[in-house]
Amino acid sequence: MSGGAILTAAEMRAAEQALFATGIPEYDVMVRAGRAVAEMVWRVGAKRDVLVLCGPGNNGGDGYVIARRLREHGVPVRVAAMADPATESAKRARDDWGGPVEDIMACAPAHQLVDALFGTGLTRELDASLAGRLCDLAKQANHVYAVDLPSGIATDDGAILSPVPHYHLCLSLGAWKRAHMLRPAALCWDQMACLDIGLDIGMATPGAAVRRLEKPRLSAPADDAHKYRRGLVAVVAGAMAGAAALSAEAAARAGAGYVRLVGAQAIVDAPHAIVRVSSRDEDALTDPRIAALLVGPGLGRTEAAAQKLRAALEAGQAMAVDADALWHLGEGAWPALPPRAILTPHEGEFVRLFPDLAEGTPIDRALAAAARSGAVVVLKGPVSVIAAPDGRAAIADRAPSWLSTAGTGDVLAGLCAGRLAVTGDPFGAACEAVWLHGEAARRAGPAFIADDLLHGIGSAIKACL
Ligand SMILES: NC(=O)C1=CN([C@@H]2O[C@H](COP(=O)(O)OP(=O)(O)OC[C@H]3O[C@@H](n4cnc5c(N)ncnc54)[C@H](OP(=O)(O)O)[C@@H]3O)[C@@H](O)[C@H]2O)[C@@H](O)CC1
Ligand SMILES: Nc1ncnc2c1ncn2[C@@H]1O[C@H](COP(=O)(O)OP(=O)(O)O)[C@@H](O)[C@H]1O
Ligand SMILES: [K+]
Repeated sequence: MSGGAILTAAEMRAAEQALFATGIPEYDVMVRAGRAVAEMVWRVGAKRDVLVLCGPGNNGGDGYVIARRLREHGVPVRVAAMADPATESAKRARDDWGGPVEDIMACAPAHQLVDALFGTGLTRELDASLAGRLCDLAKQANHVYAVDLPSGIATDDGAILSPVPHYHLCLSLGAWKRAHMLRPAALCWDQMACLDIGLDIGMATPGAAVRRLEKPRLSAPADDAHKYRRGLVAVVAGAMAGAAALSAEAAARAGAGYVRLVGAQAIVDAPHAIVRVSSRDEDALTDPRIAALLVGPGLGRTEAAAQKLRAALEAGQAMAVDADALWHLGEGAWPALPPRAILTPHEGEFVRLFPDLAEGTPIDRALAAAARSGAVVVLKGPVSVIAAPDGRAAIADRAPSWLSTAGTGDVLAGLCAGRLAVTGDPFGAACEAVWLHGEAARRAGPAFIADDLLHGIGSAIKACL
């Protein structure tokens, strides 16, 4: 199975070729794909009538297989094509269908519509008349399915090349494609699923290092744990004390054994469990027991804030760097980041830090930034990308849009620092943090504020134990 890998069109073709090289004929894979889609259509729509739209390539070939399978289930099904099949497998699939093939521009609509016009082989926008016809037929259907991808979507960057209708279900074949994760494509359907067609995508498969973020497996503290072993986090406080307090509490709730707020005398409303220490304490940042530093939330953009960032970097500890600290790093010369660092920029902070990486997909941009900085980069947004310098990336595409409220980034930064202190692994920690953040948001329900997220972290962790 794909194990959550997210491939480009070329990577998908290579994975399919590897399967064919094991002796499995292309047509057999097409039959697996078509049957898997047909089972879903049958499960969702039962015996309501279906119109399958077939294109000239193997996506169209899948369509003929789908129609044949639905017919075997006793579903009233018709096929309409825009052109004759152009590949051997698609020709064979049409022959095996053997039923009538209507003209797409003249066919009647149906209760259910299956779009098997184009998949990963789409190279350009659809003719306006064909795109319009697809949208019309979809409007008249109650259930609309996309086979692999909606026809009109660019596989590798999720761009909409020509008008596409709204789909109820998008059924990816064999592995996720990048368009399944990226906006605007991923807003074109209500639900999506990835169907098994027998591809075995191991970590050696090109592209397999980019995966969909999955629920992490966490463990309870060891039997002999104590507060230092569980991880001491020092959060550098600055001008806006509330932001650091949010982060500190998130770090503690993420599992760190001990959280100190450094230089935060002004904070009166952080939990009593968070220990305030003075920034004048000699080892406030260099205490060897510190497992992770966090610098940035509420730090401020003054010279004094810059000095705090400098001191934190000079301490050489594993650290998470967020918000104003990222702003400072955007100009001037700074001590090197420590070997285990997590940067958590939103789009604006990212572009300031990496001005030449303003174009492209968030996946490629975050990977390039991680490779250059040597840090794990969490490029935050409606879809967040966690990228490691070694080329691994995890895509978080399911976070609730209610997260778009002030302070949620501070909570995420605290979660990153907390998990980093617990595990010592920046990529794993960032993945865990982003997952827990999204899960806490789901548990907080609608219209929460950042503070409410803190109370969802415990139950989000419980779900991962
Ligand atoms: N490989 C496999 O074993 C398996 C693949 N599978 C399935 O195959 C799909 C990929 O198949 P594919 O590579 O044949 O590409 P596909 O998306 O059908 O379209 C290519 C055709 O469309 C044409 N064309 C392109 N853009 C166009 C446009 N705007 N307007 C008009 N024409 C356009 C292009 O011709 P061109 O003019 O570009 O030369 C070509 O004829 C994949 O998504 C999955 O569903 C599964 O069956 C599992 C096994
Ligand atoms: N529309 C959205 N859908 C899902 N998540 C979002 C959306 N907008 C923002 N987020 C998430 O909310 C957090 C906001 O962080 P950030 O922009 O740093 O906010 P702040 O600085 O106010 O704390 C990030 O984790 C981001 O991924
Ligand atoms: K399609």
